[in-house]
Amino acid sequence: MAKIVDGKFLRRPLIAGNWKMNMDHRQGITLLQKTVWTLQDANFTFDRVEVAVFPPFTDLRGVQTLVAGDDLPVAYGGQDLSPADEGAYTGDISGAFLKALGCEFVLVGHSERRTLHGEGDDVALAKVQAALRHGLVPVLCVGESLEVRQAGTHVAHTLGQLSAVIGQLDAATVANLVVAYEPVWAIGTGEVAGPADAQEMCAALREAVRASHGDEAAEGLRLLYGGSVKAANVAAIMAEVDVDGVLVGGASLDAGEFANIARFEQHLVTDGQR
Ligand SMILES: O=C[C@H](O)COP(=O)(O)O
Repeated sequence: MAKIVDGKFLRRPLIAGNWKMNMDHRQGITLLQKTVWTLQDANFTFDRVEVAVFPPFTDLRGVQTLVAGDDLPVAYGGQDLSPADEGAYTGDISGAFLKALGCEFVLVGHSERRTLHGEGDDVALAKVQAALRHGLVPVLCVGESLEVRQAGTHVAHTLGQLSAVIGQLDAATVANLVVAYEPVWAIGTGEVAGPADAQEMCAALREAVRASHGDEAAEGLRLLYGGSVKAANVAAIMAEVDVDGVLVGGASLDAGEFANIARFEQHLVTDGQR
């Protein structure tokens, strides 16, 4: 199925910037202001393409104040949350707290959580369920390591990460989910999976959802690609029919570069890809 019909995207593209452990609360405000001003100066159509940022927890109150005070057309979310709602969990952050700060989204199961903190699919499921309890949209991150890619089992591996979570969710919930495919070997390395690699996996993820949860879930679910995305490669990635957005790490720390990524349609026209 085409992703643009009568000039409109069937699923609103999501351009998401994950700042990771960068930008203190002052730097974060400046970065967000510059990013939005750059887009507004370029007459960016925020209602056509959704822009979201994932700052460190300590920035969220400032981001909330800026976004609400200046009525900025951007969404934001946490980079992680606790599976629990409240209590004796030193250092953890409840989904309820994120919701109270105006977060719309929360990342779950990012590969850096999986590798650096030993979080498996069971933890990802518990965190997705916690996010849903608090009215947050989980952005579930899945993807394979270099070893798995070299063994040729990347599709089965990644579908396994997906089904471990969505197997416990109903179709209406899955239709509103965001899933980010991030091959670990392409994160922060400068290596970017080719557009065909991104499409192969996103198509496999969508068809797996169709098989388990039906057409409505498969057609509603937004699938992102993440891994060394830049303004120079985003157009080719976004031209793929099953890729609904990108999750950007390093390049989201530069306001001009991230704004140019969000303006991927401009590059599609320029590059003659539409
Ligand atoms: O969350 C973002 C991904 O880990 C990609 O990071 P990157 O764009 O720096 O490769």
